[in-house]
Amino acid sequence: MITIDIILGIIVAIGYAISSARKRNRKRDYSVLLIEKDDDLELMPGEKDDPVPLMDNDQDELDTNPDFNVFMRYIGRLIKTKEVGLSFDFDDLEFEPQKGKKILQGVSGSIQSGSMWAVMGGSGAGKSTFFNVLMGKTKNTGGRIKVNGHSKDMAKYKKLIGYVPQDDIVIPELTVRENILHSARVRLPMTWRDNDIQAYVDALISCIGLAHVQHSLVGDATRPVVSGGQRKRVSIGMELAAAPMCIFLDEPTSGLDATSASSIMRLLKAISKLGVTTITIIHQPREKIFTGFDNIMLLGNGSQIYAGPTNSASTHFSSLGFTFPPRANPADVIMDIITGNGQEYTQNRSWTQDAVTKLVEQWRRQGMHIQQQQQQQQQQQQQQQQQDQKSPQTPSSRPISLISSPEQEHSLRQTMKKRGASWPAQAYYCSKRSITQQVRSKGSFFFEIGIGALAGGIIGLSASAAKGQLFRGLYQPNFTILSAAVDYQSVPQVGLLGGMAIGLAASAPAVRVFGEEKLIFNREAAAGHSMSAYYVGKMVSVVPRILLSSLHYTVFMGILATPIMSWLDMWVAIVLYFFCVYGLASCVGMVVKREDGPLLAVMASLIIGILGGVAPPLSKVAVWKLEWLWRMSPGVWFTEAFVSQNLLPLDYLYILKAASEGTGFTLGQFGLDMGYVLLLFLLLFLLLLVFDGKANGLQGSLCDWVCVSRYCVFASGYCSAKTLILMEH
Ligand SMILES: Nc1ncnc2c1ncn2[C@@H]1O[C@H](COP(=O)(O)OP(=O)(O)OP(=O)(O)O)[C@@H](O)[C@H]1O
Repeated sequence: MITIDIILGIIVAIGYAISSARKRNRKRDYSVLLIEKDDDLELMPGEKDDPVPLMDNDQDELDTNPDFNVFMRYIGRLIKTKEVGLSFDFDDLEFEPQKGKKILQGVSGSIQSGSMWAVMGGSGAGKSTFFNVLMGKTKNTGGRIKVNGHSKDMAKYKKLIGYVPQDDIVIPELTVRENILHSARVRLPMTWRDNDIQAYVDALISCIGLAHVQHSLVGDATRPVVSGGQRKRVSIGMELAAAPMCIFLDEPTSGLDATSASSIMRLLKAISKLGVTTITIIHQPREKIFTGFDNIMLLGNGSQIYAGPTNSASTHFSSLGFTFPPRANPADVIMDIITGNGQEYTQNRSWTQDAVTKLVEQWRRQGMHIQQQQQQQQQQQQQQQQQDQKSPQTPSSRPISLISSPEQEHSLRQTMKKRGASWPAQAYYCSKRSITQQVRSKGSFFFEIGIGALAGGIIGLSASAAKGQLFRGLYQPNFTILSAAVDYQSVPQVGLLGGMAIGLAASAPAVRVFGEEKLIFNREAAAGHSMSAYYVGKMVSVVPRILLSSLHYTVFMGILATPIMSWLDMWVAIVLYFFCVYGLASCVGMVVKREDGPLLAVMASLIIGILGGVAPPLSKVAVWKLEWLWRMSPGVWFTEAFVSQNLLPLDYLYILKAASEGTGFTLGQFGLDMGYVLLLFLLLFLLLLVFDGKANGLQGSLCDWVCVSRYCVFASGYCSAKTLILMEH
């Protein structure tokens, strides 16, 4: 055992040294860009390799950064500027989660593809709700949403949509680059070679100003490694890495210094010029950032106060009697007005009370008229652009398409199909990422193995006094003279205690492995990751720790309790039971709050241990006609296997039929017992997918759900049939 531990330590050390050396040696190679043969990346004939224009005449380090052009060329090819992009039309949107509590109402507008929108409003104004409704994460209770002029389910477009949440949901044990690279590998078209993905990610990292910290761990709020602003940029980078056609950003500049905020906004502006629709929730932006947005949507009390061109907003509020001081930041003035604190900008006393409600009513009266004017302007612009179609297109002069044609829709579907790594590749990347996380958390890895050894040692110690003689039955006729006392309890009890100890040792780490990443998983699932690939990858990555923990448990228990079953059988049973506890704890971790997860997972594994058929004995449970319930717990199959393998070698000495009837366990079906433990693990695993699909409000990929339902029907049918047969016997 010590040898295995030493070998393990050496492997970890070598792996760490190799990965560090690789990181040091890896040179950034953009040459692949210039010789790229992939259709997605090749420049169009006649297209010049010109630098991409930025948002204004200001110069900053982004303009002089050579990686910026590299990044823009990649992303330009990815989103295919000549395609339709993503535009939204929404009319009278409403969200009313409870009767009489409208969180969003009467929100209408039109967001053209390639435009850059800001959503502003006071705290609780309904900005995030508006985002969620528009992205399809929350179902609107009223109103209509059209994508490219068609009523479609937004979930269909999730591979083309990026969402940067308000909280920085990143993996703390990975480096800045690893976080972004994983996102790119899983979400970029499957035809991309890894070299191209790496070069693209390098260019992106440079553009978002993280090159100098790219190999630093991200850390989290409790163990910060990079700064809060850098973590925010990692979160943005993870979405940009996927080259979305539309990106939603919830306060992307919070925590950033003025220069970094400005640089990020300039990058967003540049990609919006390529056709990426950009919608950003923003609080108190600097004037330069504010005026960089094409349009703004202002919300108050869940209703619309203004929607339209940014430069017309001040005209709208001026028409209502507000005056903008010459040196003031218009964004600050507007925020004051829409939160009901704009009295200092007006002489009109009527704005002192219920200002937000009055602003909403004003927009209802005038807004329709203003929006109609804007639509007419847009239509004129569209007609003008159609006339100019013969002239060469630049990214900024791409036509605005309000209603996509069938060909454009087909092309969009093709783009969506290509997006994302294949299922095995996703499972591989998830598994690889999880192994890296575990290697970086060596402490908890070895701690878990230590706990496995300790649990085995304690259970072994409790049975050591029997010196291996854990069972005494009625003697076979030849030996009847020897003794009369029977002991049907000790072996099942050791099995029961073993099951409970494994539950204690494995459930908390399992919750940590799965439950702690719930937010990450939700983010990735919303971006189109395959749920089943994620779980399979994760489960594969925990195989070494389960094997090692159970090996340590088996060895210590075997040495101290000296049961007569073979060590291999004991290890197989313990490994499978460990897997079951992991599956159960993962389910619990997914459905309960993060802080309650470990406690409830331990409790759940104790319950399945108690349902091991020892106390009350399975024979008694059968009399109550509840054996079917016990048989649904892996604990009973585990204990049965343990009892069976410890009794069968004594068949020559004891009457095992009597022991079987006394305890209620069926002997001699070790394979079937283990099969059931495995089956229950698979069922738990599938249940996890179902829970998770529901928790995310996602339908999941069709494939996931077909698999889930097929296996569930098969497994439950098989279990019921087998249980009925057992009960008949
Ligand atoms: N599903 C829901 N059920 C009940 N109330 C909700 C629900 N979703 C949001 N709310 C409430 O609606 C209001 C608006 O929430 P929302 O998160 O959209 O505001 P916000 O403008 O994004 O605020 P902040 O800027 O503080 O993030 C809040 O009072 C919130 O508590």
